[in-house]
Amino acid sequence: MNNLVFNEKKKRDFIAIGRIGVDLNANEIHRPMEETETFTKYVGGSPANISIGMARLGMDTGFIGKVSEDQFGNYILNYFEQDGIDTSNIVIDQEGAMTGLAFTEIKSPTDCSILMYRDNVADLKIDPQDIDEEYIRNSKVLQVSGTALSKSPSREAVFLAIDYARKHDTVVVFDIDYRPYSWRSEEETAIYYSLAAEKSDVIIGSREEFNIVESLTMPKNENDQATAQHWFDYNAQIVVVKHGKEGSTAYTKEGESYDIKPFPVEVVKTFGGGDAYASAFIYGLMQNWDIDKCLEFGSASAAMLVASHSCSDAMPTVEEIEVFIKEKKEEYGERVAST
Ligand SMILES: Nc1ncnc2c1ncn2[C@@H]1O[C@H](COP(=O)(O)OP(=O)(O)OP(=O)(O)O)[C@@H](O)[C@H]1O
Ligand SMILES: O=C(O)C[C@@H](O)[C@H](O)C(=O)CO
Repeated sequence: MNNLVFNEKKKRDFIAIGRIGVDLNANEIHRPMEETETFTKYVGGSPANISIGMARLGMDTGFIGKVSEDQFGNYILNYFEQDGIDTSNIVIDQEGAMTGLAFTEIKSPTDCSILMYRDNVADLKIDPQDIDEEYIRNSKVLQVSGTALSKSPSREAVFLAIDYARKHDTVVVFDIDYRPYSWRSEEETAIYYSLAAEKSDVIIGSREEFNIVESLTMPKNENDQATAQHWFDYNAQIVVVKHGKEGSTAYTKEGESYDIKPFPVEVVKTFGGGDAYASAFIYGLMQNWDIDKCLEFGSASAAMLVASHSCSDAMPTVEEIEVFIKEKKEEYGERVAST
């Protein structure tokens, strides 16, 4: 078991707030973008991917966000509805804002990049007046992705959503989700990320992301335990530090820590693992699993995603993750993901 308490009287399991975009993933992989000729279109945006992941895992999922009044906005809403994700709190922009595009370059299984087109993007125009207190009150979890803090009025809308969540016993999960192109400076990033992290029950991020969040409040720190303790001194109950293909560690406020290695897979692209990881890890917490089982589930889902061409489309079901883990243990032994 874990020590997080989810209010079972709430009708919805999970809502996220923030970025929904469109991924255009290169079909001609292992070559630079300049030589790419065709792309496959997927729904994208880290919090959108995490929400799709939660819905695929059978959780009652909703979303708070803003999309463009065009074919891409329609595409996103249709995709969410096909996955059973509630879209009642997704606003359609009326002022010509655009849906962000993420062009991905897959030069090799270890050398990938994302070219972001996010000028005048709708998701950062979500406004405090679009935040419904009852919608948040009725959800067990509110998941916040850090990029939504990069510009007003999205920034203020997110902090209002977090305050509603804390007022109504809704668990706040903060996925740091640092995307440099969204910010003017690391100092600005640290100010708003640390304000959000201080209010969060679960914080998930890479070592590099935590270094940025903590840069104004902690001396240069590479110590995961010190990072975890820093946030336990605020409201955090669980802190997860990810180290890419080196694995990840979860820390609990009770002083426990659990390491896990990635599952071995043939990697297609380096990104997307974090979103699958977050959805499957949060799913495990909500099943009241032990932390090590939550880590295994998250790590397995993440491995499945880095072995796939897409992010959203490839988000797996519970059964698919269970089969993946079973097959990897049969092939590599029971301790395949153990450190
Ligand atoms: N090469 C790999 N093989 C297997 N699993 C991997 C690999 N790389 C990453 N993962 C899994 O994905 C998890 C998250 O990866 P990473 O630390 O890169 O997160 P991230 O940068 O937030 O991901 P994203 O690109 O989705 O934002 C890792 O903790 C690991 O479990
Ligand atoms: O998060 C983004 O905006 C890019 C995503 O759409 C992309 O799928 C990815 O990098 C997943 O983390």
